[in-house]
Amino acid sequence: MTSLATFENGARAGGESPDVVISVRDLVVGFGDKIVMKGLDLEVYRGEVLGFVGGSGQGKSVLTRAILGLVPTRAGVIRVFGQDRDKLAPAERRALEQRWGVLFQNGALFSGLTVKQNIQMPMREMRDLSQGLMDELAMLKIELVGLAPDAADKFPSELSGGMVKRAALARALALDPELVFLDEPTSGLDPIGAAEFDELIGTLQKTLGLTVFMVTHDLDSLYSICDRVAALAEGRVIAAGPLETLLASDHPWLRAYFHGVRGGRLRAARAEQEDEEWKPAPTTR
Ligand SMILES: Nc1ncnc2c1ncn2[C@@H]1O[C@H](COP(=O)(O)OP(=O)(O)OP(=O)(O)O)[C@@H](O)[C@H]1O
Repeated sequence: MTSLATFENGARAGGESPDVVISVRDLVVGFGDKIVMKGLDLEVYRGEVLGFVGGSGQGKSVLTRAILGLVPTRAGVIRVFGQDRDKLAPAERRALEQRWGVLFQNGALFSGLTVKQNIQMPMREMRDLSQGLMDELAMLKIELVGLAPDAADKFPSELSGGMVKRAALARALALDPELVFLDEPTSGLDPIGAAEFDELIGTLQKTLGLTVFMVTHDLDSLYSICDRVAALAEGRVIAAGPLETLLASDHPWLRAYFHGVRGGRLRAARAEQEDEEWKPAPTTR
């Protein structure tokens, strides 16, 4: 994990730097009379894993889709790699979109295509490659996410939940993105599967130098792989920084989220685990 200083409310003193991969300023998004984002600010820094948390229905997916340009915004500016997609020509926008990959909730694989064909979909749309090269690249991605080679010719219905997530991650990595959006990547996985998937994300982030924007409800993921956590409530980012900073905050929503029954149990389990890990090794005579 990258070590980064604390940034309250996602704001960094001294303005935007080249290390800012995503910058969201005063964002307003609504549907009819319902305003979901009420002037939201957020920054995501190069090479970090940012965990994005918030109560159900608060707008985590809407923010992700707004950054991706999939929902209209009413006000504010979103810049990705310093570029405001609203100001880009179509060709520039396509070039920008090739710099990120997305793992949607539940994988969103095409059910009528095999794993290999799913992974090749973005290559087919965005690149002009021979079938032989696309086959080689798809097999590399399959290996990268820890799937067996025989998964390539399987259809999504023949895969376990964990395999679907890995296949969807392989597709998100198809174009070698610098930035990856993950929408609740561990939802639906059992604790072992979720821990393995967290480890995979952490390893890929480090080896490929990815910047990761991860929407999650999974407190374990926040502990194990996130450099910073941003919390969404009432249409704004109410805090952003290292998890320890958010855990120490007096904000009522943060206290309820992290110190509620489930959060409290998890923190106790973590503390116990850390104690075990730090026990001195037995001395030998
Ligand atoms: N296309 C849409 N039209 C109308 N309302 C929408 C649309 N998309 C999202 N919403 C509303 O925006 C709000 C935020 O939804 P969103 O899916 O972003 O929540 P979330 O924080 O991701 O929730 P969860 O954790 O349950 O997935 C909800 O009230 C939802 O009903």
